[in-house]
Amino acid sequence: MTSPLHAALTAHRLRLLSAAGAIASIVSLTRLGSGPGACPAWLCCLLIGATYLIFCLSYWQRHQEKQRLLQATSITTGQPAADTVLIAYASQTGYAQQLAHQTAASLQQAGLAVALCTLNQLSAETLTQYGKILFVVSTTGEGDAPDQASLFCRRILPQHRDLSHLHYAVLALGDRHYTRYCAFGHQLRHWLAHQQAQALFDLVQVDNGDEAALRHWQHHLGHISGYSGLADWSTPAYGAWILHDRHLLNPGSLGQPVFHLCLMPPAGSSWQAGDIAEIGPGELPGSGVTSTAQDLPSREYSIASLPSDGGLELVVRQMRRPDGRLGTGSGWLTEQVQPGQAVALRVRSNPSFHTPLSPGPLLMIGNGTGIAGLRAHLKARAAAGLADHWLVFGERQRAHDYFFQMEVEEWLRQGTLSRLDLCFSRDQAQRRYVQHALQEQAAEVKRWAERGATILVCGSLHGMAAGVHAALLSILGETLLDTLMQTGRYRRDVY
Ligand SMILES: Cc1cc2nc3c(=O)[nH]c(=O)nc-3n(C[C@H](O)[C@H](O)[C@H](O)COP(=O)(O)O)c2cc1C
Repeated sequence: MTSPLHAALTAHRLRLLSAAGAIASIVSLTRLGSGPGACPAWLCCLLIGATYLIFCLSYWQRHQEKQRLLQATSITTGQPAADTVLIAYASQTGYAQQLAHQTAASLQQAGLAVALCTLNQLSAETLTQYGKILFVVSTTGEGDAPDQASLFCRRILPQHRDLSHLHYAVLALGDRHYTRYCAFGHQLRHWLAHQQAQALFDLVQVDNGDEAALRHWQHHLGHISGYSGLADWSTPAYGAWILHDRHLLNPGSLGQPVFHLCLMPPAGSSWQAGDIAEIGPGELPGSGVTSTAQDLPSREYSIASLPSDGGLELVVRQMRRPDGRLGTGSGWLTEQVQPGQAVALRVRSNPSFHTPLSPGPLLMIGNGTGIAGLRAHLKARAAAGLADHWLVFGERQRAHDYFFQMEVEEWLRQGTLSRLDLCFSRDQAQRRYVQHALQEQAAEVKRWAERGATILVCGSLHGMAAGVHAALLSILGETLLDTLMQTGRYRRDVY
């Protein structure tokens, strides 16, 4: 049997061969004929045929590699092989999940057996079954655990158990701008140490995707696997996305201005509803474009459109500091960069806010710029001819802050939306938010959940997300809400 390493090398060689074949085929075609120096037709056909075959073979090899990784994406119910390394992750916006998969791919490349799961899928039994677990976790909110660890925090973290058999490592993702830097990673490491688990090496902290810290983690993976030739993880480069259009969505609003931006993607770009656009901090190589956000970490925005719309659309609220100066990232996007200029951007897949494009009820809840992520989902579902969607959206005043009103009402008219609840908080004496609409419609929310609805929440973490969670908890109860979370039917993109 070929080893994974051997397979990867072969796939790489096949790709080189098929590229060489394509070049030879093009050269032979330009010389097709019967004169001196000409290439006979049979040779052209042979070259094209052979190139096609090699291309198919390399495609098949890559497919096989992906399949092998997919097989490792869930923990098996039976007793795992003694030397299987479990990679347990908890991600809020997809980065920890991506790094967990890269960790798995590296270990597989070195010939190790791996399994992957979220922290919420880890049971007390699993912790005793595996001898080696690598944790890849982010921190969200104000030092909180991501949703993918909420059940683990409630059920496992309060327990005391003997984990002296367990060797572990923690990759903690965070951002130094937050007071409680990498807090959940530290909490987890602390708990593991108290259960007598043995650290393979010190906790590795990654400040905002810091490449040096990631190389340090990869260095440790090399040690664990006993293989020094692991391929370096290449971070996808920022591309030059051209600002095509920008307009104000909320003239006259009591709140900060909110802009709708459309950026034209570089060739070959792709994304899906739920994904995130990372705006680069620095200069675009070779473009002469320097953002004023140069010294700051990258900024993240939920994508509001689909590739079939032609452009990548964002909904950005312009932020001001207490001294009146514009926020660096939002100021750059909403005022400084001009249409026709390039923005350094890359797309990050955010599987925890994806949802299958299959029939079934969907309850979408969001406020403010949170309409962005929900809009991409609604667009995808409308394009697929799906119905049975309920949107609960909140902002300040109907007259100024009803983002995408025409589109939303068209979805309602066409039947893409079967229900719409709007909560404009300042349109009446008593403040009314999306969580109040859910409480008022409690029986209906419960009916939707019981008939299989997925709940998507997008928007502000403070106020909205916590309020919506409390409302759902009181309407559905802890058991049902836990089930929804565990089965991917309660998904959030909150910031
Ligand atoms: C809403 C929000 C809150 C965050 N809170 C913290 C925090 O309290 N401490 C910290 O170190 N990092 C914090 N971060 C930074 C994330 O941990 C960091 O961006 C990480 O790479 C995200 O990984 P994920 O995509 O897997 O969730 C926060 C990020 C967001 C978007």
